[in-house]
Amino acid sequence: MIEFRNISKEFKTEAQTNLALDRVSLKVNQREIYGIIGHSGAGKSTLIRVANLLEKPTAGEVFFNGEALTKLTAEELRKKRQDMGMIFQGFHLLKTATVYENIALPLKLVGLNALEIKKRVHQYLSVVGLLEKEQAYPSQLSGGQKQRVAIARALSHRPKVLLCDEATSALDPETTEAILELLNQINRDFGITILLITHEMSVIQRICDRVAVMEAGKVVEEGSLLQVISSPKHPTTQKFINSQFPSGAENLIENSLHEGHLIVELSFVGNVADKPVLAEVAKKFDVYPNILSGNMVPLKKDHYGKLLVELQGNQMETKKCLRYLKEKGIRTEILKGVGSHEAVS
Ligand SMILES: Nc1ncnc2c1ncn2[C@@H]1O[C@H](COP(=O)(O)OP(=O)(O)OP(=O)(O)O)[C@@H](O)[C@H]1O
Repeated sequence: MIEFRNISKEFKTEAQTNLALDRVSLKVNQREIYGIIGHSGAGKSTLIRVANLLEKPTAGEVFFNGEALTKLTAEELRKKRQDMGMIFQGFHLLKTATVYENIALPLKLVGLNALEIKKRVHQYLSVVGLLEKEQAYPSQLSGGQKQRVAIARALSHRPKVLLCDEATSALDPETTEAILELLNQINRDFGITILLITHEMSVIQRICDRVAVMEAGKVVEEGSLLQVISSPKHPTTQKFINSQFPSGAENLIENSLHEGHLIVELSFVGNVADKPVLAEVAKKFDVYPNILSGNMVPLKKDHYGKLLVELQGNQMETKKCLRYLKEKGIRTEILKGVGSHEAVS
């Protein structure tokens, strides 16, 4: 649906040239929620602005439904942009206009009649749950409510894609959760494709189907959420994922390691409570698993969890146990072993 093909973007100032995007290629499929994550300066904002050519790439091409956007005339591009709604961290509402007017004015600009405008304003205020606020001014709304108005405004043009530029970064965790759920619902109910950028892994985990990780203008890792989260390859991806889990494992490891034992990190998708694998392990093998710490984070359709476990047993039995866990789809990483277990992997 959206394809970035070899996109580069240079910003030239008198003093220097900034390469904000360095040969970025990505495909966003219809109806998916695609998240781009990266630290400040990675190039996320520049890339999302290239999607609707608010930013023109220095090199490369961006396609929307197979059409090369840079080849369009100004008029064709203006029309095409109506298929791409956008929401921002700072909401971008007109302060001196009511909620109703904030949504109605852009519809008037594209030539809709008063009756149709009224119908759409009410329809989409109802979708975002703010019908009763239509005569309020933005200053009378909370951050979450302002973002809902911005979402209603974007939806009122009946776009095929919603571009979300750090849409929840200015909101508290509870409001963030509500806005993410609303985006999920919009994706599900209207089939609208969503491309979002964020610096928060929790946002990616909560709603995205696929994810790209950016650093210094490049995409360093890309794939389905489950793929990326369960076997992150790039150190930046690993750091983003680890940020979701409490630290302090080093202390636990130091304090609990006994001669001949292994400390293993188990990562899994799904609820381990449904699959009592550690109890099975204890039964099947002559190994005693001792849980040191554990944490679960919710994903769009599932949970992702990590357990830090001390395995007590001889080398042969521990090896069999690790093989068994792998067969069950659990990723195992030996963090520390002593004595004869140093060689087990
Ligand atoms: N208009 C501009 N002029 C010059 N340099 C720019 C301009 N816009 C962005 N840059 C530079 O391009 C690089 C990428 O910036 P960009 O805003 O896309 O990153 P980002 O990942 O969105 O960061 P943030 O989360 O802080 O917004 C940065 O080095 C930035 O300084």
